[in-house]
Order: sequence, then C-alpha cells, then structure tokens
Amino acid sequence: MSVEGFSVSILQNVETNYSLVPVIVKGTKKFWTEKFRLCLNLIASGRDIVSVHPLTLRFPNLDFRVSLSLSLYTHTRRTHSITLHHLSLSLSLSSGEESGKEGRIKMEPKRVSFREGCLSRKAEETALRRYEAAAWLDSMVGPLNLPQKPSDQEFVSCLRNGLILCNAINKIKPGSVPKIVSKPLMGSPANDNQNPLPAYQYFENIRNFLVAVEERKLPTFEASDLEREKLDTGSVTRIVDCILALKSYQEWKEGIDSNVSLKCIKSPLFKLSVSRAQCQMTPSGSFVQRRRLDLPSGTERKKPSESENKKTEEVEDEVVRIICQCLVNAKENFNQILATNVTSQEREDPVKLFNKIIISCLEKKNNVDNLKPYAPFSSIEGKVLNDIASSPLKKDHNTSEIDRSVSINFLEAQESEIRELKLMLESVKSEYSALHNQVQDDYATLVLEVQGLTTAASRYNQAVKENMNLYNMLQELRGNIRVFCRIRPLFDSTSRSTIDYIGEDGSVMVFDPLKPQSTRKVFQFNKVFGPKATQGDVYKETQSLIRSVVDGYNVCIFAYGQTGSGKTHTMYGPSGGSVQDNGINYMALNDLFHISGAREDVKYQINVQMVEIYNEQVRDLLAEDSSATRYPFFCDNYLFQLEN
Ligand SMILES: Nc1ncnc2c1ncn2[C@@H]1O[C@H](COP(=O)(O)OP(=O)(O)OP(=O)(O)O)[C@@H](O)[C@H]1O
Repeated sequence: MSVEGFSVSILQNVETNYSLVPVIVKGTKKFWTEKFRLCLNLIASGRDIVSVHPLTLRFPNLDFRVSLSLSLYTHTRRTHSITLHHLSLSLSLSSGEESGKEGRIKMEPKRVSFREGCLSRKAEETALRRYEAAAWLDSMVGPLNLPQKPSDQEFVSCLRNGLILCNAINKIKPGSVPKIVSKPLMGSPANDNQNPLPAYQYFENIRNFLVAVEERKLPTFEASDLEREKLDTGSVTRIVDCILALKSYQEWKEGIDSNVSLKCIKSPLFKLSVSRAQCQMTPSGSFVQRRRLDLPSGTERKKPSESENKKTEEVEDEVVRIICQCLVNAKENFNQILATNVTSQEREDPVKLFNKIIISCLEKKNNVDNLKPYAPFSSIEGKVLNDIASSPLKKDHNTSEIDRSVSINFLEAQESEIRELKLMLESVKSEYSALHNQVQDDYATLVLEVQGLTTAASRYNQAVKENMNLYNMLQELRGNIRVFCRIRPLFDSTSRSTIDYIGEDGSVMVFDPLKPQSTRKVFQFNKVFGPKATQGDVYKETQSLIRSVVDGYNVCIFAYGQTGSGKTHTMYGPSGGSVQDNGINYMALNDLFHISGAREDVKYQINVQMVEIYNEQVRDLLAEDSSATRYPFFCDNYLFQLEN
C-alpha cells in the first residue's frame, strides 16, 4: 500500500503473524514522525493488539540515523496470553547520498508472562516518558547536556535548580515566572552540580514554577520530589507527568500538529484542549464559537458575559484537571486494576479490557465527589458541565465523571434487575423442570398403559380368531351335513304309532302296528326328536350353524318329508301361534340380526328369499306379481333386503 509517497509494505510473517514494514527513507523529521505514526496505525489495524506503546522516534543528528523503539503487546485468544514484542528499527543512512535506501523494521518477539509483561511495560513506559520529557526540554531551552537516555538521577539533577523548568514555562507563556533566580547570592557557589545553588535559592525557582503550573490547572509535583534524598520512581513520574503536560499545553497553545495529534491521541481531554485551542485561533475567538466547536448548540441561546466566560473557563479547567488526574491514577494503578478487577475473559477483548480499566478508575469515590460541587450549577457553568457530560465526545470514551456517575447508577439498577430476573429465571427453571419431570412420568405411564392395551387387544383379536376357527372346526367335526328326524304327534289318539323305539344316539326303530310280529327296521340319524319335542328343542341343534353364517360359512337348513309330516310346522310354526311356536326360520333370523348387530367392526347385508317347490315347480312366495312367481325369477326386484 502507498501513503502519500511513503512506501509502506506490510508483509505477513506466518510464524509470528507480525508485520515487516520496509520503508524508503525520504523527507524531514516531521515527515517521518507523522509517517511512522501512520505506519504504526497500519500495523495495529486489524490485529488483536492490546497496546502499542510507546512510540519513540529519535533523530539524534542530521545524517538521518533513525531508530525506532516500539513495544507491541498482542493478545493471543487461543492461549489467553499477552505477549510483549520488541520491535526495533535501525537505519544507518548518510545525509543525501543514501537517501532512498530501504530500511526494515526487525521483529524480535519475546514471550513473557502477563504480569512480567505489565511490569516490564510500565518500567519501559516510565523510561520512555522520561526520555520524551528530556527531549522536549532540550528542544525548548537546551542544550541540557544530557545523554540520549538519561537516568532518573541525571534527569532530576538537571532540573533541580529550577532554571530549565522556569525558562521552559516562560518560553511557552512569557512572564509566567516573573523572576528567575539564576545566579548564586554573594558567597554562594556558581551553579549546577559543580557549584549548586543553595537549597533556598532553587527552591524559590521550583516554587514559582509550580505556582505557574498550578495556575494553568496542569499536573504538578512537590518541590521535595526534586530533593536528592527522596528521589524515587513516584517522584520522577510526577515530575515527568508535569513536564509532558506542559509539553501538551505548549502544543495546543501553538496549534502544532493539531491534526496529527487529534488523529493519534484519543483522549477527550486532549480533544477538548485542541478544540479550545482552535477556538482561540479563530479571528473572533468568541465564546459562542467555542461552544459550536465542542458542545451542543443548546448553549448558544444566551451570550454570556465576560465574567461568565471566565468562570466557565475555570469550571472547564477544573473538570479537565479532575479528569486528567483520574487518567493519571488509572495509569499508575494499571497493574493493580489488571490484577484485581480484570478477568481473563475480559483480557481477551482489548475493548472490554480498556473499558474495564477506565470504569475501575472512575469508580473511585474521590473522582465522583470532586465533580459534585459543579453539579448544581444553574447558569452557563451548569450547562457547560451538562454539555460536557452529554457531548458525543464524552459518550464515545466514557471518561466524563458526570456521565459516569449516571452510568454507575444505571448499571446498579440494571444489575439489581438482572439479579431479580435471574431469581425469577431460576424459579421458572425449577418449575419447568418439575413440570417436565411430571410430564415425562405421565407420558411413560401412558405409554405403558397403551402398550398394555395394545397387547391385550392384540391378544383378544387373536383369541377371537382362534375361537372362531375352533368353533367352525367343531361344526365341521360335528358334520357338514346333519340329518335330524322329527316325529309328528298323532292326530288321532286311537291310532297306533309306528315308532317302536327312539335311541339317544339318533337311532329309531319302526314297525307295522298291524303286524307286531313283523320285522322291525332301524334308521340312524344325527338326532331324533320325539313327538313331544318343542320348536326350541329343534332349533337348539341348528342354532350353532347361524354363527357360522356370520363367520362367512354357507349354511342350508331345509325340511324334507311326505305331505302332512310337519315340514311347515317345523320351519315356520303353526299359523296364529305364539312366539314360542315360531319355527326355525324366525329364530334363525333373530339370531342372525343379533349377532351381526353385535359385531360393529363388520357391516352385514342380509337378503331374504322365499320359494316353494310344488309339483316340481318353483314359485316365489314373496312376489307381488303372480306372473313373475314362476321360475326363473331371480332378479333384484324380487329380493328383499333386510338391513340391520
Ligand atoms: N310337531 C307337531 N306338533 C303338532 N302338530 C303338528 C306337528 N307337526 C305337524 N303338525 C300338524 O300337522 C299338520 C300338517 O303339518 P304340516 O302342514 O306342517 O305338514 P306338511 O309337511 O307341511 O304338509 P304339506 O307337505 O302338505 O305341506 C298341521 O296341522 C300341523 O299343525
């Protein structure tokens, strides 16, 4: 990819997944500074990088000998580890002759543990900030005759007499320190380390410097931090913070690198400062225009007075100072916050990690309390705070104390509701689990019952089928053709019977009553009904065949005999008789309707036809048309359908 003539090629290193960035060295120091920042942005884009910290560009001399020191922290999701990678760029180029020569950032990844990485990073950050502060002072009031990377001792010793600090702030804003004690008093040694000023003299400079810094609401330090005996990391850090704040103050005051800074530094404090600087650089420089730049339009209704402007600026400065202090505290307590408040899961996501650190810092009581005095502002000042709290700038970065307190209350309410919802969820889950178990039990019981019923039904059907088979098998065994003999009673009581003997085995013996000594004849039948046998006795022997008809078997029952032997009496019964005198036909039809009606799963159709065979002529006894009574007459018109 190409960025404004600055050739940047990002190559993927498969093993480490880092970027190698060949660059062509052209341009000025300022050009390089901007391009390297762009370059780092390109490196950081699209990667899971916890931090890119810090970027230090050194241009110690004019032969374009460039060194880049970069600590890149990346987070590996798979192993949940944060890895520190030291990147260094070393270009050794002569001025002019070797312009255009390619340089390359060398990657030297070094894996360290998370805690070690944090400690190492903090120490490195402290050192780099010290170098940056020294470089800036050198550019402002130098030369300081310090090494490129001064130690804490060297750095503090250089500042101890206060001359450099006072000159620096006077250069930013002349007259900030009206009187600088630069010469020893009578009888005192000359200066610096060989002849340091008396303590009370450089204390005068330091005190004046700190007063000037404090007037501008910038981070300060204690004068004792410069004392040799109390020199420690915290003291040096406060001094460095003060100097770098002064540097930022100088940058926005002069409007240098405003665009680049806005792009690279995302702090709302810095944006607010830049916005303020831009307002001051406008021709009118009015308060209204400043509001238009960084606050909503709601504050444009009333043009504030001069005193209100001043008061509003003071309020803004105080808010800015508190927020700045909050961020500094966050930086100093970074390790503690990481160790106590950040879970391993949150470390996976850089955005979550950043938000967690900021929220942990903002949750300190002091930060909220510091802003409370400004909450009840009812005039312009209140609007300023409200505007700051509600401005998109604040919402984007979650750093405003006012909005933070509202957010905390909102989050607490949300957490309370979430807890209640969780309890409800647990209750519903338990109820659902109980119902689910009950349904499962009922379902299992129902399944067992259905299975039992199915089994019983299957066995019942099987039993019915077996019974039917056995029944019809029994009918066959009893004989498919059965011949019964019924003996009609005598009409005349004086006449003599020809029946000599009726056996239980179906045999009957007959003789001639006029010749009692004549030979007797014996006939064998399936059963012989005597003269006293009733209609029911005769039908009882034939009733079993009616069920076989319903089971699908063909059955025929007919009477045979000479005239007046009682065929009609047996099959129909006597005319005008009672129900008990009904013949086989009536009783058979009654059973037929009864059995077919009991079997609901089968639909039966019953047809009745009545014919007479007389003198070898067949006649339909149910036909209404006498001409159609003679055979053949079998047609549907003469069939009587009797349905259930
Ligand atoms: N078992 C009986 N008990 C009492 N009376 C009977 C019995 N059998 C027949 N009879 C009577 O005998 C008479 C003749 O019977 P039936 O008419 O049934 O004979 P049939 O065989 O039908 O004669 P045909 O062949 O001439 O029609 C009838 O009056 C009938 O009531």
